[in-house]
Amino acid sequence: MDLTVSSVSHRYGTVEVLRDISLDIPGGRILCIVGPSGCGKSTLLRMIGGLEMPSSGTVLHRGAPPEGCLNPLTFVFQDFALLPWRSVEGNISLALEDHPLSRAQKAELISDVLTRTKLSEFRAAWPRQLSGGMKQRVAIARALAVNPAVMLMDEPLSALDAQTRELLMDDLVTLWTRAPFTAVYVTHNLAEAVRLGHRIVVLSRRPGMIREIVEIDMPLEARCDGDPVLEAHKARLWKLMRDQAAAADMELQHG
Ligand SMILES: Nc1ncnc2c1ncn2[C@@H]1O[C@H](COP(=O)(O)OP(=O)(O)OP(=O)(O)O)[C@@H](O)[C@H]1O
Repeated sequence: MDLTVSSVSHRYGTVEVLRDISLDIPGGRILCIVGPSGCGKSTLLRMIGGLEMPSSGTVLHRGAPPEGCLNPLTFVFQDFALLPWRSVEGNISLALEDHPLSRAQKAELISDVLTRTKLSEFRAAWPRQLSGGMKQRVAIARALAVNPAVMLMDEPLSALDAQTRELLMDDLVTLWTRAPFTAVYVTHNLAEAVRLGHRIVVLSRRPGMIREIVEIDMPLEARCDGDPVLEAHKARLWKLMRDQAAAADMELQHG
């Protein structure tokens, strides 16, 4: 399934947040959205996911969702959004509850995503027993369990320390390489964007407008920290963002 964002603009009251955003989200690719604080990245993601309606413009879904898709669009949030009173398995099964699946089918889906996210040994653990990185793995497993057409990821690694972030980036690359999924991935971390993004959309400061769309051809599994091609992309992205980020920062500080 492909998504097309067409001339999306949005205001909250008198505040113009997004202006005339048009972009294609191709199936089986990871599209990253970067931009300075407050430029409307999360707002755009919520609109792509249908959680909010734009003031004008449309988000079109074209083509059928993948086979076995239970929810076309699922979110992965920065704060994991796990239910503390449910085990790892219980949190994942929550995503399957409203679907007409037999007990055996549910068990198979859960076992599959637990294996893919390296959580099999932790299926009975409680969220409070898990590190931040493990909690985010559970959230990713829960999102994958419904075999979504598009995974909408809002700063999924931002709450984690640098080493855990690296490990989870490796995990996401492995997951994608084994079974490519479509994702829209919001981040302000450019290292994540160049490591995970096939396409990177750079937004200006608020009102967020598209400044540039950067394509990175290198296969995800060939990308590694410090690679000169990726470093060059990162430097270019930072050049595009630096003045905007500084201006946005001043704006927030002065209200
Ligand atoms: N529900 C809302 N009502 C009013 N204003 C909102 C609402 N949601 C977001 N905003 C405002 O819209 C602007 C864009 O917010 P958004 O969270 O989309 O930006 P962002 O680029 O994701 O920011 P950050 O990088 O800091 O997370 C901000 O000024 C924010 O205060």
